[in-house]
Amino acid sequence: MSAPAEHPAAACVDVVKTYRTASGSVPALTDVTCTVPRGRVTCVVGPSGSGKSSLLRLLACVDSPDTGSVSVGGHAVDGLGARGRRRLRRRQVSYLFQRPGDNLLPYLTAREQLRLAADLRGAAVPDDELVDLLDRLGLADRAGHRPAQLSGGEQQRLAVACGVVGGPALVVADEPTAELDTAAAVRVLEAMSTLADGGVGFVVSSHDPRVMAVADGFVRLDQGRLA
Ligand SMILES: Nc1ncnc2c1ncn2[C@@H]1O[C@H](COP(=O)(O)OP(=O)(O)OP(=O)(O)O)[C@@H](O)[C@H]1O
Repeated sequence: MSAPAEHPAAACVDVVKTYRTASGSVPALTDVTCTVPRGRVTCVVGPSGSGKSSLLRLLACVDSPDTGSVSVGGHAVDGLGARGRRRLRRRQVSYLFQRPGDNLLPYLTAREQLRLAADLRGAAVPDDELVDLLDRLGLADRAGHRPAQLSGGEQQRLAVACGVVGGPALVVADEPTAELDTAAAVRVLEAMSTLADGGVGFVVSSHDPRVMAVADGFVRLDQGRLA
C-alpha cells in the first residue's frame, strides 16, 4: 500500500462529528472540508473546544466521522473495516503525542526506535538512511542512547524522525511542543519543516505562536466549523 505522490497527504470533505454522551449530544465538527498537502506543515488552530483534536483524530483514522469522507495518501478511509483501517494507519499515518516520552519505548536506543518504526511500517530502510536521519536532526551522537538519556526536545525530534521513517503520507501531531521550552520547540519545528521536504504532510494542532510561525498553511476552526 504505497501512497501515490500526486494525492495530498490527507483530505476530508464535509465531515460531521458528534459525540454521544449520557447527558446528550456534543457537536464537535460541522461540515469541515480541508486538505493537508504533502511537503508542508499545516497547522490546525482555534479556541479550546473548537474541534482541533477531533479533526486530527479523523485524519489519523483513529475515529470516524458521522458523515462526510476522509482520505489519506489518496486512499479512501470510508468503508474500510477495522482491519483495513489498521493497515492504512500502520503504513500511511504517524501520530505524535504531546509528551515526548509517550512517543518512544523506554528500553530502545534511538537507532532501535527508528528501526522498529520502519519495521512496523513494513518498509525496508537501510541502516545508513537511519543514521542519516539522526544526523539531519542533530542526533547523530545519540544513536545509542535510550529516551531517559535524551532531553525532552531530543526525544521529540527522535519521535518526529520515527514519524517519517518508511515514508508514510501523513504525520499527525497534537500540540507537539506544549511540553518544551522555546529553544527545544523551535528545533522540533525545524525538524518537521526539514523532513516535510521529503514529501510527507504534517498536520499539527497548536495554540503555540512558535508552531504557527513555521506553518505553511492553516485550518482555522471555531465551534467546530471552518472559520
Ligand atoms: N470523547 C468525547 N466525548 C464527548 N465530547 C467530546 C469528546 N471529545 C471532545 N468532545 C467535545 O467536542 C468538542 C471539541 O473538542 P476537541 O477536543 O476536538 O477540541 P479542541 O479544539 O481540540 O480543544 P482543546 O484546544 O481544549 O484541546 C468540545 O466541545 C469537547 O468538549
